[in-house]
Amino acid sequence: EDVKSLRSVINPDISRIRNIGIMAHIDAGKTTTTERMLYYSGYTRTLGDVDDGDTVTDFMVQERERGITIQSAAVTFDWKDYRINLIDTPGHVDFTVEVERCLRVLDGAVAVFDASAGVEAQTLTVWRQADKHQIPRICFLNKMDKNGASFTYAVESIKQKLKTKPLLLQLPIGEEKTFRGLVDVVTKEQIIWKSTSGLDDGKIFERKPLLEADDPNLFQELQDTRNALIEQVADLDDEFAELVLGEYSESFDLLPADKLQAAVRRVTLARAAVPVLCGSALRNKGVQPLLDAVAAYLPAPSERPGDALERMSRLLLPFADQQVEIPSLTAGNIALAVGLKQSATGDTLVSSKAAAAAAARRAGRAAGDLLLAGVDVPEPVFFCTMEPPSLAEQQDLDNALSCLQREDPSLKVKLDPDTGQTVLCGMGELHIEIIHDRIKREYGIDTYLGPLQIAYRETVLNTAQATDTLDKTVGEKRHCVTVELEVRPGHARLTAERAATAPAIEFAAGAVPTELRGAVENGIANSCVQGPLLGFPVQGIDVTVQSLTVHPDTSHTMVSACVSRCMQKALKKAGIQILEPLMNLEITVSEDHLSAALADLAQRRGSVQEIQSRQDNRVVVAAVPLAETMGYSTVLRSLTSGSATFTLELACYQALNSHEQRALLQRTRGLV
Ligand SMILES: Nc1nc2c(ncn2[C@@H]2O[C@H](COP(=O)(O)OP(=O)(O)OP(=O)(O)O)[C@@H](O)[C@H]2O)c(=O)[nH]1
Repeated sequence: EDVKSLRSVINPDISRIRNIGIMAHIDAGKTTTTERMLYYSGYTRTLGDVDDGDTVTDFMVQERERGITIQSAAVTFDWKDYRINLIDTPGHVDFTVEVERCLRVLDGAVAVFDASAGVEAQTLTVWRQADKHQIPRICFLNKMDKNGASFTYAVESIKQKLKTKPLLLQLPIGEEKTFRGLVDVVTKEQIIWKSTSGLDDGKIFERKPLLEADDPNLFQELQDTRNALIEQVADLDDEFAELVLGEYSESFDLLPADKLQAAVRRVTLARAAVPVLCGSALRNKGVQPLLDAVAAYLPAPSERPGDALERMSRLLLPFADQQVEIPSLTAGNIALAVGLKQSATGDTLVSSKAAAAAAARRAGRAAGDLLLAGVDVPEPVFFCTMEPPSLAEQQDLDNALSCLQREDPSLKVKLDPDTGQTVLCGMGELHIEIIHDRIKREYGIDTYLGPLQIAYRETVLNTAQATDTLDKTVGEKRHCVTVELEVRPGHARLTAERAATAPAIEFAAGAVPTELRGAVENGIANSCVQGPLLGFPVQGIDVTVQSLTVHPDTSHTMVSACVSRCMQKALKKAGIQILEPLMNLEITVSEDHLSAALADLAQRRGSVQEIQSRQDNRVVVAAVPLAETMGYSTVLRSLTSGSATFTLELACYQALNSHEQRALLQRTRGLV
């Protein structure tokens, strides 16, 4: 147990790491904010004070004497389940090179502002540098307690001067001298810091729902801000827009905080907008929610686009199960690399970008072409749920699965959106069993596996037309779309290569302007992710968009949402046909066991295509539905006294007959 927890302390899962910088105009309060972070995370036991010259990060004599930051200092601490590596960067213009040097290695940043000053000259400079390095950011409006502090003014200046979209995730309770707490716009809670007698270190605060009776004006302000936030995020994120327009279009009030939080995260990572929080570091208010926001909204190193930097701790030459450590290796050899944190199977490692570029030049190719071919990952055909023995071990299980996935790209892990359960998708029974076993042996978690289920597909039986209109005023814009479309069966039989292909889309002459085609195609693709009958992906359909009328102010997101809803209607009308995976089966069996194997195959809805002779053996080439292959290896072994071997691979998807489809529906509903 100890070793396991130690491992997660020394080596936290990459999804729980935040490498962030803290940047600002001089004197906005970076160092004070950092000190508070260190204190609340338990890293320091006393509150350092810039004005007294005893902070942790300003350790140069000159820094302590002048109360300013010159060199970037890095500190590491843990906040809740997250490892935060934080770099305090200098705010003074003279040290911008130092800032630039830090930004190159950061994944996210907190920009600290003096709420009485808004955006200042140096903030603009660092903001541009962060833009250049494509770094997602959070804004912290500090000094809310100060004379002249104004939340509205500071937000307005962020909007105007930084030309960015602020997402108001908090509202201050009180301003200047009366500043005492925050409203969390996402969760609709109020957070009030308690001034306990004696120690006023801000460790104790109360979080509870903000009710209308508490403060009718503030409550109204919260409602307005939250609705505006939801509309703003919906405009920037398609997935969220669909949720808002669908389930919650009547009342944003019911929209769960976690859905909003997830969408804010996506928008932040895409750098389409910037979350804004506020507080007073000096008065010890607002820093804990800021830390929560760092964990919630800034990216893990693995979520940053582009090439990743890896450090390998050792290089080993394998001799079966023994290894010899070697200092270096030249091209053309095979070795084991130890300590890679982000690389997954299929990646190409180079010693440096420059080396890769030079090698590409020598080979007369573009640097991108130097990549080794990735691995082709077949579509998983089986899935099942996996549960840890207790909720406390869910985190360990998630870590284990993410490690295993890096090694094995054919393992896919999803979260069931309805039940919240972890779902494993794999290539077969044995594949999933081995994963189960490895999680037990290598990670010490004895998980519970749900029944193995087959990844079916859905397609349409008939041709159907539908029309739909979406008319909604969000913010100041009226979004109005009307679409008319038709779906038809594409190909009755789908080969494995076609399994993952999108629907074939046609636009009636003049129906859809070129600039809207992408939005329409997105809407169609989204509607095919979950079919209307059992929620399996829809494939093998043709779609014709017959007409599209769009009001000039309408966002592309709304166009996609309307098309998607219309598609769902048309799919339902057209009638759904379930498709099942059909496998190519090759059995090698001795002559005397051939008839037993064939008789068994007939019972499994198998169809024999060919029987070849290979020395003393016979090779049966057949096709059999995946659903009939459960436990096949055991049965075949006993039928043939262990003499037969077989291989299975996905051939295509084929339609279930109506009797089988009815039985499947009953089974599925019985399970629910
Ligand atoms: N009123 C008020 N003053 C603050 C607050 N936070 C910091 N200060 C004061 O502002 C001054 C600057 O704070 P620092 O934390 O050194 O600011 P900095 O951004 O790190 O400054 P440089 O390192 O020089 O860039 C100090 O006198 C702090 O006491 C706050 O929340 N409210």
